[in-house]
Formats: sequence, C-alpha cells, structure tokens
Amino acid sequence: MENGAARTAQPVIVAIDGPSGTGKSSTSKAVAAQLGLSYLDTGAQYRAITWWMVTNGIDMEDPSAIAAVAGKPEIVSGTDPAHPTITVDGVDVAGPIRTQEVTAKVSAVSAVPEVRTRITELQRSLATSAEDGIVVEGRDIGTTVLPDADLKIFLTASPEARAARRSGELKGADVHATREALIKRDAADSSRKASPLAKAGDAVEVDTTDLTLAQVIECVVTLVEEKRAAK
Ligand SMILES: Nc1ncnc2c1ncn2[C@@H]1O[C@H](COP(=O)(O)OP(=O)(O)O)[C@@H](O)[C@H]1O
Ligand SMILES: Nc1ccn([C@H]2C[C@H](O)[C@@H](COP(=O)(O)OP(=O)(O)O)O2)c(=O)n1
Repeated sequence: MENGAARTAQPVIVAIDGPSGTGKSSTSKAVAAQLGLSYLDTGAQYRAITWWMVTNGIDMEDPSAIAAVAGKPEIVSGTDPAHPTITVDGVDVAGPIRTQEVTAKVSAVSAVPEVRTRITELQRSLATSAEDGIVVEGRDIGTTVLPDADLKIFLTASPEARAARRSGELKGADVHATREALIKRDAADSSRKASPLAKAGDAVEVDTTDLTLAQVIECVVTLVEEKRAAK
C-alpha cells in the first residue's frame, strides 16, 4: 500500500490440512471469499506436476526419473477464490488434473523430495505475496510449508463420509471402490518420508463427519476472525 496508508486488517495466513474428502477445498475457498483473502489449492499443484509427468511419458515407477525433471514444468496458480486457476507451461489443466489416472499417480510423484522442494517454494512465494492474507490447503501446510501460519486447522471425517462425498462428485462411482482408493492414497500420503500428511501440534482439529459444509465454514471463519482480532 502506498504512502503508508493504514490497512483495515493485518494479512492473515491460514493453513488447512487433512485427508481427502474432509472438505478442505470447499471450506478454504468459501472462507477466503468471505474474508477477502487469497486461496491456494496445493493439491492442484501436485496434480499439475503429475499431469505433466504423465503427458511426457515419465516412468512413474522410477523416483530418480521424476526427480530429474521436477524443475521443468512451469506451474502457475491463480489465487482468486472465486476463480482459482492452474496452468502448466501456459496450458489450462484445471480439468485434466482431476482424471482417475492423475489421481492414481499423484501420491507417487508427490513423495519425491525434489518435487516437494520445488512446489513448496512456489507455495511460500504465493503466501508471502498475498497482500491481505491467504488460505492455503493441503497435507503439510501447517507442519512444513507455513509453520508460522496464524491459524492451523486439521479437518477429519470418517472414511465412510469421505467416500460418500467423493463418489457423489464422481457420478456413478462405486462408494466401496472409492473408499478403498481413498484409504490407499491416505496411507501413501501419511507414510512417505518427505513431509507426510500430518496434523501440526498447534492445529485445531475439526471432525466434519456430522457437520454440514456451512457449519464447517462458519466454524473456520469464527476462528480466523478471533485470530485477526488478537493480532
Ligand atoms: N461437511 C460436509 N458435509 C457434506 N459434504 C461436504 C462437506 N464438506 C465438503 N463436502 C462435499 O464433499 C466433497 C469433497 O469436498 P472437498 O472440499 O473437495 O474435500 P477435500 O478438499 O478435503 O478433498 C465436495 O463435493 C463437497 O461439496
Ligand atoms: N500439500 C500437499 C497437497 C497435496 N499433496 C498430494 C497428496 C494428495 O493425495 C494429492 C492430491 O491432493 P488433493 O488435495 O487434490 O486431493 P483430494 O482433493 O483430496 O482428492 O497431492 C501433497 O502431497 N501435499
């Protein structure tokens, strides 16, 4: 802001982590929109680099092959919560990164340390440049990417609730198969060596199993407002 004009609010950094289907994306987008903050979906960035690896025929069984090209694709995230965007080398990949093929391979790609270093740098630079603050959602935001975030939330929900939500999105998907795939991906994301899915010690845990999306959003908005008031 020019001429030292006073801000109405200090920038606030919010980290939202948790496994698949707990409501991270929907909650983070809505909270950011409601509070005038930027929004970053870090899972979309890992999906984008995975899409590039698939498209370029990189051997997914070989972490050293993935590591060798981790610096090649240019990944750009648009952080407006009303219109989040993601491009790879200038190509809009918002649709292609949601295919079953990318979903099945993203855990292997995101376990490679060189990939994480690259994507973490992008995330920190976006968080630092968000003038009014940002809501960043993922798996390791509170633990590794932004350990000094003003507020850390860890969302959970039963595997049944998460599978029902996910299969509701993928029309015609079998709930049982969705549940198995989701549990497998959570296990891979939680057990990898490099920055696994984990709750930060100072994160607030919110179990969303029996909450509506509106209730979760309200809960997080209240927590952010409390933090802002205390700044
Ligand atoms: N508390 C909730 N109750 C019911 N459905 C929800 C709730 N939170 C999210 N959803 C729905 O579940 C699906 C997955 O939510 P999403 O925000 O994409 O989760 P995540 O980012 O954690 O994978 C979406 O269709 C979303 O609308
Ligand atoms: N901060 C993050 C975010 C996502 N990932 C990886 C692990 C996840 O299985 C994939 C995809 O994340 P995404 O949030 O898009 O997954 P879902 O929306 O839950 O299906 O990316 C990660 O390793 N670290």
